[in-house]
Amino acid sequence: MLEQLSGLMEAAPPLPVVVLACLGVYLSGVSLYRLYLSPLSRFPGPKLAALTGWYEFYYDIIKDGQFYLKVQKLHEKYGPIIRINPWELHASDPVLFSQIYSSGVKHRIEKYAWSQQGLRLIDNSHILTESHELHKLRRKPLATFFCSRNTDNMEPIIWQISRRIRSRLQKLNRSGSVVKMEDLFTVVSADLVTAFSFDDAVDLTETDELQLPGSIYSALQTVARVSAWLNHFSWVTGLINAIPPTLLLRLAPTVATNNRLYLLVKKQFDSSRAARISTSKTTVTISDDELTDELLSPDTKLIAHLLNSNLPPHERTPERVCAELLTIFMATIFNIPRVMMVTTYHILANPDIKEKLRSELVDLLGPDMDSKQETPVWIKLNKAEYLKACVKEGLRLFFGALRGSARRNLDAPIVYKDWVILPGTPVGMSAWMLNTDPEVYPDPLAFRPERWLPGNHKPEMDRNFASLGRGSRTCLGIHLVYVFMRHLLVAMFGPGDRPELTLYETEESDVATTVSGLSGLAKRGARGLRVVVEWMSAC
Ligand code: HEM
Repeated sequence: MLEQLSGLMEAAPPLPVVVLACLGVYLSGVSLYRLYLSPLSRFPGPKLAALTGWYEFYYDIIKDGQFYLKVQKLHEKYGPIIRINPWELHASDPVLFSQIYSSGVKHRIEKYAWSQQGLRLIDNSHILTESHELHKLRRKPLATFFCSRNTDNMEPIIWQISRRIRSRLQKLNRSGSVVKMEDLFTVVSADLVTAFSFDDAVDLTETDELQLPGSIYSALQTVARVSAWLNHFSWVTGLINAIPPTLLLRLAPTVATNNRLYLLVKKQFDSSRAARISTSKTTVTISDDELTDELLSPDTKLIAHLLNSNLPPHERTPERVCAELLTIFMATIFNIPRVMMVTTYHILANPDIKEKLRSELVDLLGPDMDSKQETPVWIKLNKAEYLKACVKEGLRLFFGALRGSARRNLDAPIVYKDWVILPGTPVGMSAWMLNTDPEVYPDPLAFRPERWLPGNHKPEMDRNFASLGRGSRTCLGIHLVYVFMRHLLVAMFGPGDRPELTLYETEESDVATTVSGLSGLAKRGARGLRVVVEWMSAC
């Protein structure tokens, strides 16, 4: 018997061969499924992309965030709906934009989790919540806080902080040095978000938590790049999260920027009056209607608003509230500096645009705006068509995220020409393709505010405008973005004693969004927006 068994053992193939054979069978099975049996196999696209996620990895990581350009080429070859990886479709016809990114009133819309794997630190926040119902519940109190009426209420503080750009530039003018505008934009963005979030404002340049080797702006750019890696290797995020924060801060200070920001938010939370006096309110059911436009007192801070909201108690724990606060903090200090760099660059690079903007602001606000110390309110700025057009064009050319995160309609198919996209299938659209459609925006890469002026502005331009997302998960800070950008531009280019900025060794490629990461990034090695400042007296 023993002899027979040992004979069999000798005849059996060695272990590595068995492992390889099993792997071969497994891979053949997966390949067969992906190429021929999956419901997505009916959709056109390169076979390699249908077979493996490494196709996307190559363009995303090896080619440094260039998958969005490859997708555009694939659409030219394969048509308006294509398969871009084994699990996901991509569409290019703008008529589908509002359908895919729908309001979620009639159907349950979920965000496809893949694109957010790199953001585990804010796992608990509404932005990373996949489930339609839970996302809706979590977003509601935030949507109330950031609705247009409440944002308008914040205008005096928005203006007060925007003006800091002017005073900081005045101080820097005396030093005669070259100014990196991204650092200034990051600091004022942080000033604003802490002013409306917490009881006490934080001076970002002074906090121990953020003593970084380089600037906060460049640390955030690195985080946005690394997060693209982490989408492909989500298990690394688990590893990073397992490293004790103090050790991570030492090992990889830049990668740990999220942790630093979290510590900063947590410190504010612990010391806030709102957290101390918060009572455990009982659950109130959130009804199915649209946003309540409840008017909050202008002094209400986001932290107090969340702690006292109608969310169930388990949704108002310190961890949950801190995750929401960190989300808002990061969304603001990631995006505002980038969009302001793009917009300011184009205004400075085009003296005629700068002149038109300035003269409109002088006409509207009067030459002595500064001495009157008035807030240039939204209603008044709403008449500044050229200012609004510059903001819109800056947002268009910033793009937000170049590769839109995919959505899944759980309840209804998407029917398009001969195609039926089954419920639950992840499908996305790229802001890059929508915002640069030459039929809608002629000469699409040129900064032309005129295209948004009354008379030129066509409905298709709004249909295609994708920088701030669309539907149930559209940007929460939409109104804040418009108000803040307008005020920052008034502070830089408006009347009164003001800075005269001149570009210093800056080219478009130093600021342009050309790399797809967590948000739209500039190319590696971009020098950023650098200016020299001369102080101009109004009289
Ligand atoms: C120019 C600046 C900004 C741009 C271009 C931008 C762009 C976007 C885009 C495209 C989305 C949708 C993401 C997706 O589909 O997965 C989004 C979502 C979001 N944005 Fe913004 N954003 C900006 C500024 C802000 C600001 C200042 C805030 C602060 C309140 C903010 C808060 C958010 C939040 C919380 C979400 C997630 C909404 C949800 O999942 O329900 N954003 N943003």
